[in-house]
Amino acid sequence: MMRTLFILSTAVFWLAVGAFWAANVWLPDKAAGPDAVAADKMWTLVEVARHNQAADCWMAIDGAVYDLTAYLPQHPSNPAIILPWCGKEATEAYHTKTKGRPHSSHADQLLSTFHIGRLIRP
Ligand code: HEM
Repeated sequence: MMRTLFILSTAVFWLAVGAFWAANVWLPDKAAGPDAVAADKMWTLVEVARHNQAADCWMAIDGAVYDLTAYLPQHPSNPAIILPWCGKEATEAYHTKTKGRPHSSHADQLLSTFHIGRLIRP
C-alpha cells in the first residue's frame, strides 16, 4: 500500500515537472509580448505619412514612431495646433510646442505609452 502510494506520488511529481518544462518551451514568452514587439518594429516616413488625420494619427519624434490617435482628443491645446503634425516628423514641434517651450516630463511619460516602433531614416 505504502509502496503504491510512493510510486504514485513520484509519478505525479515528475508529471508536474514535465508539464512545467513543456509550458516553458511551448508557451509564448511574456517578455516578447505586444510592447516588446512594437518597440522593435521599424517604420519609414512614407508609412508614417499615411496616418495623417485625426482618426488615424502617427508622428515620428526623436527617431521613434507613436500612434497618437487615442490621445488627440485629450491633448490640452487647440486641436489646430497638434493636428497638422499627424503623419509627420514632429520632433521639433514636440520639443517646442511650436512656441519655444518644451513639454513637461509628464508629457514625455505619456508619449512613451503610445510608442509603436522606430523610424527608419532614408
Ligand atoms: C508634436 C506636436 C505637438 C504640439 C505642437 C503640441 C503643443 C502643445 C501646446 C501648444 C500645449 C498647450 C500649451 C502649453 O502647455 O504650453 C501642449 C500641452 C501639452 N501637451 Fe502637447 N503638443 C504636441 C504633441 C504632444 C504629444 C505627442 C503629447 C503626449 C502624448 C503631448 C502632451 C501634452 C501635455 C501633457 C500637455 C500639458 C502641458 C505639459 O505637460 O507640458 N503633446 N502641447
